[in-house]
Amino acid sequence: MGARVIDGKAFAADVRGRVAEHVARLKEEHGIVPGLAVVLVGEDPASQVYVRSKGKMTKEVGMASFEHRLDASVSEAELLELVGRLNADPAVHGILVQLPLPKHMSESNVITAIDPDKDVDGFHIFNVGRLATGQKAMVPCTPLGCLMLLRDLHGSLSGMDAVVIGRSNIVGKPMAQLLLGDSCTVTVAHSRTKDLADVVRRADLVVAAVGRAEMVPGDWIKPGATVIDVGINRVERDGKNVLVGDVDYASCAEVAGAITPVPGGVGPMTIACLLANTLTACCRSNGLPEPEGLTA
Ligand SMILES: NC(=O)C1=CN([C@@H]2O[C@H](COP(=O)(O)OP(=O)(O)OC[C@H]3O[C@@H](n4cnc5c(N)ncnc54)[C@H](OP(=O)(O)O)[C@@H]3O)[C@@H](O)[C@H]2O)C=CC1
Ligand SMILES: Nc1nc(=O)c2c([nH]1)NC[C@@H]1CN(c3ccc(C(=O)N[C@@H](CCC(=O)O)C(=O)O)cc3)C=[N+]21
Repeated sequence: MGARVIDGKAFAADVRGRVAEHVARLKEEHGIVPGLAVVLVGEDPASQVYVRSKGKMTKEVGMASFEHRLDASVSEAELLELVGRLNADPAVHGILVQLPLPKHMSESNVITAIDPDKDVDGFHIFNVGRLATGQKAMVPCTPLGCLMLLRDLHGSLSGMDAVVIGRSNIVGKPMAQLLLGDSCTVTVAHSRTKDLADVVRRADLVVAAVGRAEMVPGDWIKPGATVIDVGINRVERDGKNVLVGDVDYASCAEVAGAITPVPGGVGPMTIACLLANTLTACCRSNGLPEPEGLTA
């Protein structure tokens, strides 16, 4: 028996549909249009693809999209000045500064400059602290997308053994916080973990966010476990450039109960959750009820 394939692309389209309905209602009943500003510094081609697709989907759900492209040589002070203007702009409810930033800038300085209530990435230390203490936060889009897929599949996650591989601030750590919030027993593994295979074999839920192509083989997976593959790795296969995840899909799909593919799994959920977060930020800033089922 092969694993059930979790269709993140279809689920993301459903999320965007629910966002679009809520946006239409905001417009009709309150004359409010949620706005998302995306800031891209430099010319990284992969980042440009994401920014373009974010802009397109933002407009598709009826939101206003503001794109700011800055030269890679821009100073940190100039970027901070732009962030200040977006913070003050009432038409902007969400601000995303695409990472990584050029090396001459401090990412933490830039993220800290964003109004935490407009921080739709959930990277500001206020939101990190709010999430960690169980307060209303803006939650990072990729882990939020993974959580939505897991809740949809399992209903309650209470009591499940979850292993998150990776401890980055943007994926691993917030993912662990969210799973803890849903009452999983959470283990966070990383590059210094001893006997990673044994750790992963205990898991009912495996979230792989490592950045190493096809690192997790099927014989690490407990039969029937759910595998969420966050990895986006570009590799050459038969002379072609293809995307693969952090798990070895073919062998894991033989053992797992359910698995996300790459592409078409977590990636599309990230963008859908960015739009959901922008809607949530807009509702909160206007004192209106939040969308249901689109927050943690
Ligand atoms: N689908 C999506 O929307 C998104 C996908 N991604 C993808 O997710 C992946 C992870 O991203 P990100 O969290 O930013 O990556 P980082 O490089 O910031 O973090 C990687 C983590 O993996 C750990 N790690 C590295 N090697 C090993 C190993 N051999 N065994 C166990 N753990 C290891 C590192 O450990 P240590 O801390 O000890 O160094 C680190 O904690 C990437 O492929 C990225 O492209 C990222 C964001 C969004
Ligand atoms: N401030 C900030 N916030 C981010 O959320 C952020 C960022 N910076 N920097 C880069 C990473 C990466 N990221 C992805 C989003 C969507 C897909 C996605 O939709 N992937 C498609 C495939 C796309 C393709 O074919 O290239 C899929 O998996 O099906 C992937 C990766 C967001 N990131």
